[in-house]
Amino acid sequence: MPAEEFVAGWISGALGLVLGHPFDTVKVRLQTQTTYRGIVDCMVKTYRHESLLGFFKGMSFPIASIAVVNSVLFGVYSNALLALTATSHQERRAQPPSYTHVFIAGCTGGFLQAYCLAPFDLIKVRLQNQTEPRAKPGSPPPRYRGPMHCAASIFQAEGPRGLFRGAWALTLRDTPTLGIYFVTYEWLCRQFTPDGQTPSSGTVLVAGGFAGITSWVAATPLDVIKSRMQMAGLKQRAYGGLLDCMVSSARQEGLGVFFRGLTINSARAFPVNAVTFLSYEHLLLSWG
Ligand SMILES: CN(C)C(=N)NCCC[C@H](N)C(=O)O
Repeated sequence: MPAEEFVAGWISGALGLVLGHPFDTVKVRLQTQTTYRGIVDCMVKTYRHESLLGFFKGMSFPIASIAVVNSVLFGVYSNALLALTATSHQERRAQPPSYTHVFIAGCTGGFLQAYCLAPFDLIKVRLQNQTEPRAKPGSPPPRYRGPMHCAASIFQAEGPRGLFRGAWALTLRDTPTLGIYFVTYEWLCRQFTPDGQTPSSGTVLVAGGFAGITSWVAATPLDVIKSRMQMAGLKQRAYGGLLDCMVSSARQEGLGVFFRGLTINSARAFPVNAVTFLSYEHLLLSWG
C-alpha cells in the first residue's frame, strides 16, 4: 500500500485548508444563523465585532485533523484505484482508469473520510458559530474556550455519540460528491493533456478548482442540513433526525434554504482545491 499517497494528501489538504478557512467561517454562519443579510453583511459584521481573528475561529483543530482526513481521502482513493485497476499513480497516465472506477474509488474515499471528519467538523462548526469577540474583561465567556474544551463539553453532556452529531448527513454529503470530485478532476485533466502525458501545472490548477466547485455545488444541500444538525441541541431547535431537519428547514425558510452558502462555497472551493491538487500531484511527482 503506497504510503506516500497518504502523506501527500495530508500536506496538500493543509495548504488548501488555511487558504479556505475564512470563506468557510462565513459559509457556516450564513447556513446556521439568520442574522446576516448576505455574504458582505456577514463579513463586515464579523470583522467589526471580532476583527480578522473572527474569520480564523475553529481553524486549529481542522489543521490538526487534516492529517487524518485528507490522507484518508487521497490515500484510500488511490489505493482503491490500485485495487480496482492494478495500476499505481505513476502508471495511471499511460493506462487511464475508467470513469466508473474513478467514481467508485472516490465514493470509497469519501465514505471513509466522512467518519474520520465527523467529530472534527462538529467542533469546527460549533466554534465558528461562537460570535462573541475575544474575551474582554467583564463580558460573559463564550460557551467553549477552545477545541479541547468544546470536545470535552460535548462528550460530558452527550457521551461519545454526541461527537458524531450530523455524521449521517456528512456521510451522505461526502460519499457521492467525492466520486463527482475525482471524476471531474480526471475528466478535465484528460481534456487538456495529450494521451500518456502528465498534466501541466495550469491544467492541474484549473481541473482541481473546477472539481472543487462541481462537488461543492452538489454537496451544498446536504451541507446545510449537516451544519444544522451539528448545531441542533445547542438551541431550542432540536430536530427529530435528518429528514425532519430537511422538512422543517424547507417549511420555515422555503426551498432556497438548501442553497444557502452556495456562492461562498463555490468561491472557496476553487482556490482550495486548485492548491490541494497542485501540491498533491507535485509531491507525488517529486517523490517519484
Ligand atoms: C464536496 N466535498 C465534500 C469535497 N469536495 N470534499 C473534498 C474536500 C476538499 C477540500 N478540503 C475542501 O474543503 O474543499
